[in-house]
Amino acid sequence: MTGKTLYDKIWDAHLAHEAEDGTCLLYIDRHLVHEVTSPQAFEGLRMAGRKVHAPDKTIAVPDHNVPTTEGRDDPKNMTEDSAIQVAALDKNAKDFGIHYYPVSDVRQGIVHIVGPEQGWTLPGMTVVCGDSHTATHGAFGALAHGIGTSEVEHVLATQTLIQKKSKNMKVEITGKLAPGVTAKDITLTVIGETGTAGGTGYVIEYCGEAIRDLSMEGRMTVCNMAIEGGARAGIIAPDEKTFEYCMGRPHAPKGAQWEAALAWWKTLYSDDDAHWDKVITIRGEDIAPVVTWGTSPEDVLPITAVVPAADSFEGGKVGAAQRSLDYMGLTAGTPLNEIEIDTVFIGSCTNGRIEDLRAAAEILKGKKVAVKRAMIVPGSGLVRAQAEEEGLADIFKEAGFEWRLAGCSMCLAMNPDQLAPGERCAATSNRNFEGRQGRGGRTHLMSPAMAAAAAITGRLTDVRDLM
Ligand SMILES: CC(C)[C@H](C(=O)O)[C@@H](O)C(=O)O
Ligand code: SF4
Repeated sequence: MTGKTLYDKIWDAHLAHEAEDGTCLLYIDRHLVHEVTSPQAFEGLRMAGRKVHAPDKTIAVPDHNVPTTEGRDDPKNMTEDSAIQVAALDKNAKDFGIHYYPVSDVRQGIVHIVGPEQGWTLPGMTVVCGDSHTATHGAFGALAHGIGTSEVEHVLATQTLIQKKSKNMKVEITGKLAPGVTAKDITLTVIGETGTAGGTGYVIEYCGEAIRDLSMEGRMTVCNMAIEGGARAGIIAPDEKTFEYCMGRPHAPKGAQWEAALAWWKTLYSDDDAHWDKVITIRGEDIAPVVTWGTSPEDVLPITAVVPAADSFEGGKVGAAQRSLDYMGLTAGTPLNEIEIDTVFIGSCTNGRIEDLRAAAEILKGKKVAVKRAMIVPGSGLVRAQAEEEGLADIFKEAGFEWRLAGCSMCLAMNPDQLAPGERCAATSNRNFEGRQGRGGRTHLMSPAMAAAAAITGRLTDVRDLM
């Protein structure tokens, strides 16, 4: 018998039933809920006269629609659609008795930042949310992925999910990262290499020395974008850093329960003789600070490169590249570090954690922004409070950044923080699709340090030039 991967182990531990055609019923440990994908699911329960099966394992927080400026609890400061969604979550959380962090609560924030912060996300768990970036929680050695609204209803009603097992893929990042290279550069480089469909049908386990060396924050950044590479989920084996991060969190186990949990968590790694359906290896030393130039997360290049020509691609990609270049208003051959930007957005569930803010502050200290608009949006109220305590907020404000309240903000155009048509943005989020940050807006994805560097020079910039 061959050994098991980490994914196999978590899967087996949660398998409630397997039908003959391979369709399985998985037990779900944590169900995270936000205001966009849950209203119809709760309505379904109401109509069927059902309760939430495990309200204690169900955690809700509004994040996508909420404004990030003061006075945001006033519905007048939201569009009608946004106000309806947030009000529905308020009511559903109350009616169904689930854990809830409303905008008035300092613990409110982006659902994928709040879950780990509060100790809801723990190693070996199954974690789902009606949101594709649920992959973030895989950083803890949890099997975590997005689900659709009908599945949200299914999980609310039964605490189980119907699934088919994915294949196992290993992405190994060997060696050390060079100075100026971060978790974001790792995850973008992987997608640049494998493409947005490279992970389709797989759960990716990220491993290797460069992954081990990352903090928990960095590991969350890597797993966050597994979905952009097409994977069902991304996962990283838990280790001492993971355990240390979890210990003492409000909803982490305590005392004897902690010891028992730890004993099981220590078995959560892929066996040496486990079977991998696909393996990718990248040398950490070969990874450069990168930016995206197009409208797909796979359109990644080192900052030292030039805008590619559409005909340097093959087959159907030629047309797609041309369309990207037209939308982005870019000309082939332009050095990436000469592209001028209007706006900088630092935040999102990819890069809205304290370490991301520290990395940006290190570059911004004592400098002034050279762009029209620059904003930093902490991923949660607690990240915001911590950044204020550490003096980071002062550095940002002195540099000319707006210092906002927690939410998804300019990561996607569902709230007042949006790009105007043609506006070009250096962003630390995870999607650069057409219109993602506002109709006609142009997004370049990068790390927080790179976004901070761009803010200072007013163009895409190699952060290593400022170090
Ligand atoms: C609104 C939500 C369903 C969506 C997702 O699933 O990812 C959003 O969070 C995003 O990042 O595009
Ligand atoms: S921050 Fe962006 S990617 Fe993350 S959940 Fe919000 S909208 Fe989705």
